[in-house]
Amino acid sequence: MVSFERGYIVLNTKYLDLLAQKYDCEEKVVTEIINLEAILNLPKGTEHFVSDLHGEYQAFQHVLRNGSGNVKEKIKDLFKNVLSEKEIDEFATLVYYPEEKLPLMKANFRNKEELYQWYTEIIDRMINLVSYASSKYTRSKLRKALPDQFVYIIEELLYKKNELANKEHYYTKIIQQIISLKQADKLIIGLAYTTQRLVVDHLHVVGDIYDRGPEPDKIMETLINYHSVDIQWGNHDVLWLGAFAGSKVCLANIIRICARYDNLDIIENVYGINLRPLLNLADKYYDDNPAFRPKVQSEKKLSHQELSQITKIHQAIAMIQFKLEAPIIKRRPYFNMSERLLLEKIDYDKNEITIDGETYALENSCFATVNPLQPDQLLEEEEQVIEGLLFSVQHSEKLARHMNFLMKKGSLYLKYNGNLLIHGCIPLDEEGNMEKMAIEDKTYSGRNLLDVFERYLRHAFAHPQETDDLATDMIWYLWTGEYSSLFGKRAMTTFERYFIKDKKTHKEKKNPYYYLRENEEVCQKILAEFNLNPDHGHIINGHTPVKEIEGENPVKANGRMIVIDGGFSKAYQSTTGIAGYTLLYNSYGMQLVAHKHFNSKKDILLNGMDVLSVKRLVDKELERKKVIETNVGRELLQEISILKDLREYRYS
Ligand SMILES: O=P(O)(O)OC[C@H]1O[C@](O)(COP(=O)(O)O)[C@@H](O)[C@@H]1O
Ligand SMILES: [Mn+2]
Repeated sequence: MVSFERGYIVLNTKYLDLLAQKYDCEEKVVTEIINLEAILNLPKGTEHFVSDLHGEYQAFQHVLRNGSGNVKEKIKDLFKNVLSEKEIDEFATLVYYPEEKLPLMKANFRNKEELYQWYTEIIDRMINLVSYASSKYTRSKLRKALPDQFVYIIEELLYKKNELANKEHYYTKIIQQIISLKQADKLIIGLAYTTQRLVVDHLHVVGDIYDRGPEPDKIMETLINYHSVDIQWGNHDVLWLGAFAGSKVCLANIIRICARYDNLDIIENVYGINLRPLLNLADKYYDDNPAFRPKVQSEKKLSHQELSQITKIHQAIAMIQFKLEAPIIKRRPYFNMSERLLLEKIDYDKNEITIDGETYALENSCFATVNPLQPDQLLEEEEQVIEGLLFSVQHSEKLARHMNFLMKKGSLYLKYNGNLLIHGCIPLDEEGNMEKMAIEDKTYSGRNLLDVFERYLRHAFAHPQETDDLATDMIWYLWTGEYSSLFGKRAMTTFERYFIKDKKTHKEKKNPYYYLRENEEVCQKILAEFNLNPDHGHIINGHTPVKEIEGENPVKANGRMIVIDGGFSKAYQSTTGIAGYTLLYNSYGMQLVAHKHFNSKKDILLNGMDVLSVKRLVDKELERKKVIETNVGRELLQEISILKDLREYRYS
């Protein structure tokens, strides 16, 4: 076979022949090269970072639809001298929620003439906005963002608008036609979504889509339909992946957390998993128990019976979880978790437990299914329940779709445009060295440790029928192990939080990373470990709520470290004092956005009350950054080089 060599790229001619089917004449190759070269010189697209969504779909939708304030900023740039603040708010709301806002706005008009006049203005305004928001994209990219049915018309409007004065008549005529053909609403809706899409080029979700909040599945659907996204798994996301990959202990955890937050609907109705056998077991062995009543969200009212059912299920699944932990801890000594064999430390007669030499009374205990001689042994009924649940979970089509997407777009960490994105931490010792972990007969640390974690996770996911192998156990380790880059604490004190009053036993000691990350040198060392430029890169973390209320700064280590978990999760907003951070990285630099509080969608629609976002500049580019300097740019350069090879090989 002949090989064609150019520079250091050796390309198989077969590959070029195949490519020639797509580029079947020289003009096509040349056009594509020119197109790609042009893209390289455009300003870099806007990246949008969010994290710790925790099932809060409505709040996430709002942030996504307003591009963390980007949409309104563009509207202000264009119209601040012609529209009042109220009109700007109204127009912005129309762009965020066009289907809902349109009827509300249209209701204000007394007759057809007024309405037509308004349509004409709004469509013109929308066209201006799309034109402005697309100024840093090629026409071809803009075309892809336009609503299919209106591509031709919108392009006519966009490109004819400012050409010549005599085109003005033509422009107005098109708009009038659209209105009289009753297409105005559809067009406005399409243009609104185009704007939303244009203000953010790429979305990063830095972990924890699942748990605590009510609608993680809807977040997943949104992400599946989003134009460009990647995900860095959070500890809660791997818990769901673990359950799907065959880990029964991960499965018990997800059900326990859903019960705790009154979200069993997600399991039962959304993912179609039958909880009846678990409920029967729960009914047989458990009663009311204050420690296991769900943390009810204020707007929901549970009947006495519902409350009682959830409380029982919560206990049943928590006890199954504690029992399932023990054999893993025993068969994986290098997980270093023997201190978590708590069921063995209980004196069942005295209802006491001894931890670290100190004895505590147990309260709210519910050990009816525990055999004190073999505390980790599941009852046959418990075994059947968990087996049945695992079968249902692994056969839920919707869950399969969501988990496959999480695998496809997700990873444990990501290097992107010079930054390191990771949900939790890089496990460090107190001196700031990468913590070492021995797994079987090998030792790993830093980037290698994370890579090996990810390999195990992917292996387990590819072998869902294996439930007790190292790869599957390792996913649980990622949820709760000392050196997990997603957990970052010595141990998870779930048992103590349910059964022991003394709060000192509830404390979860954080990895030294969490105070060392304030230090610039430590962050630089981590960036270097990942082959990133320590003077320009940033580490972007989620996972630990930033307590702005106590004066904590999300930007640390002289700007090298940015923590964007401000707490979308309602359960945490009282401790953080805000409702989430997001980060924007455009061609001018990085901006952190603090979302003061999320109004309900209804409030936004009726009163135009928007999220109060305060922007803080994190990093300013000295010169406007271009696509050529980005990850995408590097890929385009490779494509250009291949196309040049094709041209030389085939057409010269
Ligand atoms: O508030 P809850 O439901 O008790 O959850 C607390 C548990 O959640 C964790 O904080 C993990 O969840 P996060 O990743 O959201 O922090 C554990 O460390 C802790 O034990
Ligand atoms: Mn987390």
